[in-house]
Amino acid sequence: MHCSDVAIRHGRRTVVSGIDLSLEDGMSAAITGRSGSGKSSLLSAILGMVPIASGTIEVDGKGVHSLRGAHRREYLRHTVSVVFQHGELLEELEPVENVAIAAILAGSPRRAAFQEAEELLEDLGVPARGVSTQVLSGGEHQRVAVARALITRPSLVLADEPTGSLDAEFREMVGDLVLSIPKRWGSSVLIVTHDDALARRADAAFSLVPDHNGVAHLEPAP
Ligand SMILES: Nc1ncnc2c1ncn2[C@@H]1O[C@H](COP(=O)(O)OP(=O)(O)OP(=O)(O)O)[C@@H](O)[C@H]1O
Repeated sequence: MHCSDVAIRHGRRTVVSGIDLSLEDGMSAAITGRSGSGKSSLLSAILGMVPIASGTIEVDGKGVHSLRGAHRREYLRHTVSVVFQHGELLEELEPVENVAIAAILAGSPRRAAFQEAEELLEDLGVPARGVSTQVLSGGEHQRVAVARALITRPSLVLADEPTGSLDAEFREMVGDLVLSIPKRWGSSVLIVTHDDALARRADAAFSLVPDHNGVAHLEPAP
């Protein structure tokens, strides 16, 4: 993933500018920064959900913001996936259904999707069936979210505050899991977090720092 001289505007306000960020295959990187500095905006731009005012964002050699139609769907279903702060699971479905659904939407046959989902959940130590997603612990919940992000074997996993909703007892475990994604599953990982300890454990750590105009720039984390 390569961001080159990226600027993002919301309305007339420039939130981030001059962002150069490269994440090689199979590596992890983290971005910290105070609330409102533009971390989620940058992740959304990499996802292609937020337009960029200038610069380019390339994932797997393709310009994210020039993808249209089937190419854009392919990008969102196969190339990139997201782990959200609160997991964003469908509470009325079992864990295995929450995970398999991502593969089914990406075109996998139903049977293969469920088998793969069960294997991933077993690998991650979360019950796949017979339990409502609603009663999972915070740590289990986020592990299901990670499994759902991995089932399509994306090149890039974007993790937006993956440990932000967790108690201390689960924070380290889920942080370890997210950081282990490149070695265990081969996807690269970009984490946005307020957790400096988590950020320091990534292969590279950056901080979004606003200048005197309130426009944030990316700097190596202190
Ligand atoms: N869709 C939008 N329209 C207008 N302003 C927005 C929009 N999305 C975000 N902003 C503003 O852009 C700035 C950056 O927001 P963003 O959510 O990217 O920051 P953040 O660093 O992720 O913050 P936090 O750590 O609190 O999640 C904020 O001032 C926010 O209010």
